[in-house]
Amino acid sequence: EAEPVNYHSKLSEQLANLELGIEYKLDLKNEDLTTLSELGAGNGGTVTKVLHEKSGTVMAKKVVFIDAKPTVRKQILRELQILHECNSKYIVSFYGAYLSEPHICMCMEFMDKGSLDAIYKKYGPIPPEVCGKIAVAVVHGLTYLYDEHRIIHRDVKPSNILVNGMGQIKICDFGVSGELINSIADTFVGTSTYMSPERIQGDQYSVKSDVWSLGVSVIEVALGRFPFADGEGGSDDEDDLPADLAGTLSPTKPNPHLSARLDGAAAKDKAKRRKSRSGVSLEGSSAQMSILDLLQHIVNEPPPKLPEGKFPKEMEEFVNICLVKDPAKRQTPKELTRHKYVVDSEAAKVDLLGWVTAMN
Ligand SMILES: COC(=O)c1c[nH]c2ncccc12
Ligand code: NA
Repeated sequence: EAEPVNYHSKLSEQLANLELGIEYKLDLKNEDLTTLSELGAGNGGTVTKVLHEKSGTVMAKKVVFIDAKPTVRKQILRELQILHECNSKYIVSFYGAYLSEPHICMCMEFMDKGSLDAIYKKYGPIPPEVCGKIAVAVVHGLTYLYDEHRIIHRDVKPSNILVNGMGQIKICDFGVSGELINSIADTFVGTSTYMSPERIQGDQYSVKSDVWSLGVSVIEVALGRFPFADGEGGSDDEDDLPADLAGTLSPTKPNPHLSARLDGAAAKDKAKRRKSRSGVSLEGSSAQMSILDLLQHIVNEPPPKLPEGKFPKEMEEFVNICLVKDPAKRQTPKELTRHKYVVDSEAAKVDLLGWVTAMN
């Protein structure tokens, strides 16, 4: 029978490799991972905190259910291996992925202070100087992903920007696998959307679409609320975009069905505005904008911006550049690495450790 594996020697060999800086890959599987706690659920999967016994590494494990043929899951697993090459201080590290039919499991660096949306919902708006460090991390992370790997994130939002106890800010959950993007694209968009106008309209979108999402995200964490919603976050289910419509939000040709729905929402929006101008209370108007109103608003209304004079000038300007509606006129992440707000924030001495330590 096979020689029993001496884990001690395996571990010390791996540690030796680590010291030598030699890349080594853990062959991850369910039986080696002990579940410690739930971390959250969202965009197509659930995330749990796990311990990889053999290496003593605490990890975040994301489990995604892929409703497709096993061949598609195997293709996704192959494409996820690219994550081993995505090495940047602004990108959550990847330890490996494996199949646990019919699920795909992805093990990543555990970020013990969690995501920006959980942080601002618990501790309130994030200080402007910390927002500067967030802009630095996301702009450089997006630039790295695009320049080194031609990867467009596709899902920049506060819940995908994570913080750890060392005050490091990193991005995660980017679209590295084409097959995974296709299989998830048919799920719900959810209630708040960070999608750029061009993406909502099914136009060709680019890395600049991530810049729009960053702008929305910075306003959200700076104000402590999603910038478009006039009510609380989260709308009732029937407002969620049905899967067939959400599917068109992936970069396919514009779907007349969606634009018809958007035009309908625009008409409703105008009617609402007319009635409210006449002072008549809007009977039956839900406080929470429905997802279709939201999509139509993003496409047809001026972009959101920070309230004048309450934030540093260059922060206001940075956000306004991110939220230029015409992608042709919007800057790329790389161009934004040279923006004054990013350059100054990178140099600024911000006590991120103090900020995260204050969070219990
Ligand atoms: C999609 O990846 C994640 O959600 C996470 C990756 N690392 C984490 N650490 C803490 C919480 C969530 C995560
Ligand atoms: Na996520």
